[in-house]
Amino acid sequence: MSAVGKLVVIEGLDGAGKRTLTKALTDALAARGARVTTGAFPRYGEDVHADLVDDALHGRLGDLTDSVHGMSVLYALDRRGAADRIRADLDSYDVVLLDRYIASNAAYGAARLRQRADGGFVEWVRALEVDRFRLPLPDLQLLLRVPVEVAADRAAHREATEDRDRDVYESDGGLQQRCGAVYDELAAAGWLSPWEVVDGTADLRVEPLLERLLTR
Ligand SMILES: Nc1ncnc2c1ncn2[C@@H]1O[C@H](COP(=O)(O)OP(=O)(O)O)[C@@H](O)[C@H]1O
Ligand SMILES: Cc1cn([C@H]2C[C@H](O)[C@@H](COP(=O)(O)OP(=O)(O)O)O2)c(=O)[nH]c1=O
Repeated sequence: MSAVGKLVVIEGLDGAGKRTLTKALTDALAARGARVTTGAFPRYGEDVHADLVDDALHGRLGDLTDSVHGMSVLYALDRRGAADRIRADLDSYDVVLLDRYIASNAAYGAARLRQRADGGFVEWVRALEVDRFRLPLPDLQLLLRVPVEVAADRAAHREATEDRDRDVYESDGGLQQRCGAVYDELAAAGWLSPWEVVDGTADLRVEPLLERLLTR
């Protein structure tokens, strides 16, 4: 029988250090002999919906950006196109590690609408992506938690060093603040899966997380 891998998701604000943690976890898992594969959403350059998201976040899609539901449908369609691939990966890897997944849609959309995690929007995202699009549920979600100011500083630093413009969500401090609060609530409620909160301001220590990622 083929192995059934674990779907592990890293969530957090723009600039929290998700990409950095994904790399550190991948290296540590591989060093332990685990079969691990990674992915990131949106799948820019790979999926037309993700490329439309990029257009929208950089002001090239008119008033579509203003629509929270419209934006969320684009993110969700990108994931829908990846669902079969994720399922196949779960059959051949021990860990499938994703940088952002369904909870990003829930947290950013609710924050834009000034709703909380128990509001209608989060449930709308769950109904769309889980019930209707049949996306695989995560086994574990890691919330990489940093104060908004730290995330903003890191995003600004990356903008300066990597020639990468900040988009309309990243430049909205109030949105990031509210989004961080919704993430905390989603983690506390165990939305879609168990969550582990990781302190993104402390020295990154991945060892304590490995057992959680590898045992069922
Ligand atoms: N623990 C950390 N301490 C200091 N800087 C960090 C840390 N983690 C990430 N960074 C830096 O912050 C910036 C954003 O990190 P990144 O992993 O790209 O964030 P994200 O994927 O969450 O947007 C990068 O320049 C990265 O080098
Ligand atoms: C994946 C995803 C991202 N987002 C938001 C979070 C980010 O602010 C923005 C872009 O995603 P991000 O992964 O941060 O891309 P970039 O490499 O450009 O930083 O989209 C959603 O609102 N819903 C989603 O489903």
